[in-house]
Amino acid sequence: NNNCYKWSLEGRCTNSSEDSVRAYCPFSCGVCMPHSCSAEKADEDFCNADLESHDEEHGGMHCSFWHHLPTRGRIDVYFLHEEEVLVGSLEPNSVFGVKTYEDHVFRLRDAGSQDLLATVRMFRTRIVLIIDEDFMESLKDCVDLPHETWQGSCDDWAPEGQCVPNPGFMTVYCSRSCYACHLRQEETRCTRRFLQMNQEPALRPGDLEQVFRDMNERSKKYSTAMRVLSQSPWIVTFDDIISEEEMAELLASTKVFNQSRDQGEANAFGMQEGIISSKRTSQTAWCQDTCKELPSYIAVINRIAEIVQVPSENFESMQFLKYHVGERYVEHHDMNNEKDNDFACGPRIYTFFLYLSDVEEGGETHFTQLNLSVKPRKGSGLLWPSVLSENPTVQDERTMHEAKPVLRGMKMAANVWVHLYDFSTPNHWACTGGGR
Ligand SMILES: O=C(O)CCC(=O)C(=O)O
Ligand SMILES: [Fe+2]
Repeated sequence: NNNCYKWSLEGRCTNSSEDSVRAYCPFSCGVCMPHSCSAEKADEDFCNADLESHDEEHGGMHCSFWHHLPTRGRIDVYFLHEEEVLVGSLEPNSVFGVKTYEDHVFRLRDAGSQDLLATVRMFRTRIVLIIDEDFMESLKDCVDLPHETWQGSCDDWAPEGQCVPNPGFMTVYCSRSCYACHLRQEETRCTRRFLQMNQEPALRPGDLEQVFRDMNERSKKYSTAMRVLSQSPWIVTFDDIISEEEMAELLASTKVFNQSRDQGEANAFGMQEGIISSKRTSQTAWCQDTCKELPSYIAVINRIAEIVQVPSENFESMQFLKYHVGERYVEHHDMNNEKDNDFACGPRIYTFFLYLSDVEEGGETHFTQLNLSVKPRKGSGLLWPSVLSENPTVQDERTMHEAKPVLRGMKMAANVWVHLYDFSTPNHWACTGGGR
């Protein structure tokens, strides 16, 4: 609707009695993420604010891809307010700064032909976009990346529409095909602001202590017994926290186990590849797709969420583990290091470990600094924190642990890792390292 921009300036997007303005004008009302529409894409749904660009299923609007600027010549920058006002020119390799606020819209035109190259809308209060060398650099030399472990092709996947429902992988590997070159850099794509995460941390200083103190009461309806193995740091077990039927359903859904991997080096855009590691000789399977829709999965996750008092958005997907005789995981910590605080999801704050089998001999979870070993018992859970109560961004070094080699029998288990902030949103955007 041609009036959208005008209506948005009149404040009608936020007028609660005028829901239709937001519905018809998602772009002008800032429901969409920042994006632009190059001239050649101007007819696409997401460039035209209308109901068709409204994608309920994925939690709102998806208009999140800026387009690769198809020129390297001088670009004129116009501020768009009723009329276009020229505010500056961007010479190749020059720096041009423009201070801008929420709802400002700019047009970028080729200085010679005056062809429209891009329309850029600012969102959120006081975002300052500096169109400078770094910005232009991020658009330059942008190609789709080869990806060894992936059989598909950007040429097929982008036209099929994968850029929108699968923005993380597609932005990193198919940035050119998805017109997402400016989002390749982790510093741009992975901030809480860009991801529209304004979530509070799950723990404030001191909360962790209280969470464990009240835990017995909360767990009663799910577990036949909570046992406190240590209070400093807190380490507790729960008997019969998961039922036979639930274990059977979960394990039946995960037939394909692979050699366990550790996180390798991240590529230039923040995506890590898993590497086979001698530290971890077990097999791993992630609960994905249909597994995550299973009633038992949902029930177990909600149960853990209530016990630890953290919303399930903060959880990684359940990771199943299988250890044969001789297999183990050497001493490590589940929070990698202080750098985990730089991720939008923050560090892992808890591990809720589920034993899905008994083990005839060996296979204990051993807290190496505490001289404490936990014997696997089918259906039970083991919970420990990775961070300090007084400062939930700091690793609690006392919860270093290892999985002792299985000596007889087989060990089946599962990790549920809980983060300080929402994990699902940044994970969707390939902002959690990718190899986890
Ligand atoms: O298998 C175990 O007992 C512990 C596994 C573990 O520490 C992990 O997967 O991070
Ligand atoms: Fe661990």
